[in-house]
Amino acid sequence: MKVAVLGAAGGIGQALSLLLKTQLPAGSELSLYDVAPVVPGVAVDLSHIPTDVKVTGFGKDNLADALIGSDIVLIPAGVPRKPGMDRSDLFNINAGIVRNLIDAIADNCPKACICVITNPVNTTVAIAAEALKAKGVYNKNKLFGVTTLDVIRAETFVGNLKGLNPANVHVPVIGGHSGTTILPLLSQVEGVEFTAEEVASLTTRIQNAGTEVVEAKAGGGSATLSMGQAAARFCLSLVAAMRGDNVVEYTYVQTDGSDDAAFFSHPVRLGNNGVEEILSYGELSEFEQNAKESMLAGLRADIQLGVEFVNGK
Ligand SMILES: NC(=O)c1ccc[n+]([C@@H]2O[C@H](COP(=O)([O-])OP(=O)(O)OC[C@H]3O[C@@H](n4cnc5c(N)ncnc54)[C@H](O)[C@@H]3O)[C@@H](O)[C@H]2O)c1
Ligand SMILES: O=C(O)C[C@H](O)C(=O)O
Repeated sequence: MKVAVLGAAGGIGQALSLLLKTQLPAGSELSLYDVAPVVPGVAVDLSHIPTDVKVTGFGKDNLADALIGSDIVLIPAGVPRKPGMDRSDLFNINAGIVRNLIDAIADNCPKACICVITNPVNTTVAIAAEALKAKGVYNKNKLFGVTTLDVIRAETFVGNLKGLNPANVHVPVIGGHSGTTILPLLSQVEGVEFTAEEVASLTTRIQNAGTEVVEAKAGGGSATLSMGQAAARFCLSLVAAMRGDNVVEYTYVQTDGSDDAAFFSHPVRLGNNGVEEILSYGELSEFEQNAKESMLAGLRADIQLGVEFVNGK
């Protein structure tokens, strides 16, 4: 198993690479790429941890070498938010970064599963899909927007509110990854009752949790450690599924024939070839149904922006 992390010297990239160095199966390879000159040093640093995972760093002129032979490529490359910004304000810089990295993936490891972390995820995943189509190598089953952070936050906040161990709480989160497009399905949390006020305030907190971190970091960036954990969980689930385990994760994928949006986070059964089956997210409460209806136009517009970025208007 070869896993490449693009943007590996950044806040997410370093946390994620550390978790993968310690948790990937023995015999795996971890390929770290970044335009920042520190990346070979990050790789040497990690290589001193005694696990059977080989780590190699690649600088800005060696993207092809970083990618060749990769089974999974994780993309946390790009700029993070500062207070007062929305994720969509990152589009101007991050759209081009994602496009270029995807072009290189298409040229060097077109069969890899691609996990996009770079914001705005609602749009960058659509950019990735269109860029792969333009190269003639798009496989909708192998492209994922990583929305696992919304799930782990929801589990933490519900656990804390109800006095439960968050590790034992499961909260579905569907939709996209920004503001009201993030839709936690609190009506489906097993064994827990919420008042209407709790549902409203928890939903808002989960939707604004990224901003909570951005404001707390006061100009120093956005979530990196919790995102590193979330991305590692998603990547390790994909690795387990590729080795035959039955694994379901919520992730932002192309949804053919859906009435929702062309990309939408669903429960997805993962397998050897990426998406094995997109599962139904089940019945929604009236509150969730209304929240979904009101956010769909915004999510579709975010996706359209990505389509037009690659193909023109
Ligand atoms: N999907 C999510 O849930 C989620 C959560 C948190 C952050 N994010 C997003 O992840 C991205 C990265 O966040 P961060 O905090 O790690 O930022 P960061 O600034 O700490 O790190 C980004 C890294 O990307 C590198 N980079 C920039 N351009 C590159 C390129 N063309 N090729 C390779 N590397 C490149 C930089 O050198 C840097 O090391 C941001 O867009 C952020 O909004 C997404
Ligand atoms: O909020 C951000 O800008 C980063 C990330 O999308 C998050 O949810 O923490």
